[in-house]
Amino acid sequence: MSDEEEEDVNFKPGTEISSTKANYTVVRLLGEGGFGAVYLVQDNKSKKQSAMKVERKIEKRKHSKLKMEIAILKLVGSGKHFTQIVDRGKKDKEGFFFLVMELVGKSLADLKADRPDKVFSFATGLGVSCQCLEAVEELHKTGFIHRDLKPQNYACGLDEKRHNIYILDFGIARKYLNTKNELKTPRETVGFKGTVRFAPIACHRNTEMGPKDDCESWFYLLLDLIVPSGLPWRKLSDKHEVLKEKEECRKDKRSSLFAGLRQTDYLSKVLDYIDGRAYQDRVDYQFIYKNLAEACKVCNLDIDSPYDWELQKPEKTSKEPTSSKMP
Ligand SMILES: Nc1ncnc2c1ncn2[C@@H]1O[C@H](COP(=O)(O)OP(=O)(O)OP(=O)(O)O)[C@@H](O)[C@H]1O
Repeated sequence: MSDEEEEDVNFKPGTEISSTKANYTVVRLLGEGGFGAVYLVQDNKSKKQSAMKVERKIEKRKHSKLKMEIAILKLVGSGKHFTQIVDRGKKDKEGFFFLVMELVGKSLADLKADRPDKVFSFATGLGVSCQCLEAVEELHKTGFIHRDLKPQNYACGLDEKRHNIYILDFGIARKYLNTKNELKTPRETVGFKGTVRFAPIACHRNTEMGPKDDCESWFYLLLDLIVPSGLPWRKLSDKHEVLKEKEECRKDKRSSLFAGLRQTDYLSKVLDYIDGRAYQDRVDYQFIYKNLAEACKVCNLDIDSPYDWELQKPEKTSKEPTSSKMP
């Protein structure tokens, strides 16, 4: 554990935090990340609950993840896949920054873990993935790439927003367009960033990443949501071994990517499309959405049908009782 992680803020339930706008009480910890923690908080006056992301202020830290998140959330405005900013502030004396944002539900990783066989049904997996890509498309329009797409970084909404998917955590996002909206000149070599399991091949090779590399990570996320046996490299942790496996999956081991899925043509086409893009290429997101919708259609499934977690008793009432029967 680094010094920075040891210095993380640690609020007990009942802790009060005030901003210029409101006073909040910590209800409980929602989760912890590398640079801080996220708490469920309640506005003392309105009683409205929100999520508060807190980051310890450290002078030697070059890039504040929280500042990056706030900058991006402001840029995307009221996009339906982004949490709204409720409040933000800093506590100089106590030494931390905070962002209060719209509260969302469980992450896709947790929702998937709740499933009896640990994968989503085909229609849910593809429907959810479409929304995940819509979020990425919106982000790319602002000139940023995410660089850490994975099921943990997406969540469903609460109550009437349960069908809506939110993208979370822009801590390692990077600008790929300059102030003139032109593509930045790629750097000669780039350090590894992100999560080994979902990292695109360009990241393993220490080359500059662009929009198509987010799409590659997104594709691994899609497979992770629906392939019963998971990604072929899920048991590997060594970056070099994972890269080797990802490369093999473009050659002889391609079928292992889609293990257990009957309908793979459209998904395969999407992977070929993404692999065919280069750093400087634009992504045709519509092409990808169309292919995912087709993949569902040929299986007589509706990509817009209620998601697995929206159904009261998924095991008994779902049209797709178990994902072992999925296409
Ligand atoms: N708006 C929100 N509503 C509810 N839960 C949230 C919200 N934002 C984040 N969380 C939860 O808090 C936890 C940590 O969030 P997040 O990944 O954004 O933090 P992080 O410190 O940037 O993490 P990491 O270092 O792993 O990238 C996750 O479990 C996430 O689901």
